[in-house]
Amino acid sequence: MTVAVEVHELVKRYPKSRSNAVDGLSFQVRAGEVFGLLGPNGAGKTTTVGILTTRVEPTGGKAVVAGVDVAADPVAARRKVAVVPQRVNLDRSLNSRQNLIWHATYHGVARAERRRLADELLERMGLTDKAKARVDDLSGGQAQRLMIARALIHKPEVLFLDEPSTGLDPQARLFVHDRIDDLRSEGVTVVLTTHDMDEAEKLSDRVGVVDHGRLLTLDTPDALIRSLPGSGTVDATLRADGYEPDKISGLLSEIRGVEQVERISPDGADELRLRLYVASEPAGLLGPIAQALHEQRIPVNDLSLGSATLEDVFIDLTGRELR
Ligand SMILES: Nc1ncnc2c1ncn2[C@@H]1O[C@H](COP(=O)(O)OP(=O)(O)OP(=O)(O)O)[C@@H](O)[C@H]1O
Repeated sequence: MTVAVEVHELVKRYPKSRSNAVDGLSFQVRAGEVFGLLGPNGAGKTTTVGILTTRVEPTGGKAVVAGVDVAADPVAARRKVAVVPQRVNLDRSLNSRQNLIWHATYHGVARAERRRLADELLERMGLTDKAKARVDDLSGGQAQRLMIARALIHKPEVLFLDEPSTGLDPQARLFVHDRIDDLRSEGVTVVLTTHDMDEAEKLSDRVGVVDHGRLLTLDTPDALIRSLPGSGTVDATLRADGYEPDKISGLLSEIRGVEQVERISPDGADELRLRLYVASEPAGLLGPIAQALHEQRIPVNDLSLGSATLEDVFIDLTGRELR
């Protein structure tokens, strides 16, 4: 196995901060895989990507991309990686095509090659008709695609995408997802950070879940889901005013076939939403669940079936909902 990214005991503490944004993080990304770094806001994902792309200086530990230690040789590292940041940072004084050509020039791409590459990437990103458009006239999705084109212009070995589809409409999001799949087929290593479980599950070969700057778990989405106590779920939405949530959870967890009960509604919400992880066919448990609630005179607004997802892995690890 060739390792494309190696992070070892990485630490970042920002000045005046009381805690570490990245707190002893270790993981490896294999060459050619799409690796999802998943975690809630503030987990340390952007900081980690910042270190790996030489924009943030680490406090401790080691970060290596494509065989280059980023702290020891940032110039060499920058040639091997590219990043698509969360915020649009295109040059607003240039049009789309000029943005790409300028970037190619910066990376030392030969003059004849620059235009050809720019046009090829514009076409690949569905932006040929926007070649002469000013950055300010691009939609959010178009700007995102232009930033991906720009990132690819020096043929990086590792591409970092920071929250690639935040703020995009569903169509633009799907387009970006398809391009990420294309990159995987071409053998480009992709590291994407996201707090979107569906995105991570759909795109990533393997996922590392981080919170508070630490790695909670790392595996393929399937293996993570299989590691859960139950594979099916029943969501119970209850009008719980006057009832003790913990007591209701306790009551439901005693039902045969229910492996675990997690509360997924926030404190103080009008409705209490509980997710029951079940080992057997979830439909067969609807009757016993409804019966148990009815006997305690707890009003039920909804009972619905589901199968476990990556979101459930996160809830299982941290006991709270991500979004
Ligand atoms: N430049 C900075 N100076 C001080 N603190 C920072 C700075 N950048 C990030 N932090 C803090 O470091 C922690 C990790 O932030 P980071 O942006 O890496 O998380 P994230 O997982 O990428 O979250 P998000 O998805 O919201 O960007 C947070 O507590 C954040 O407030």
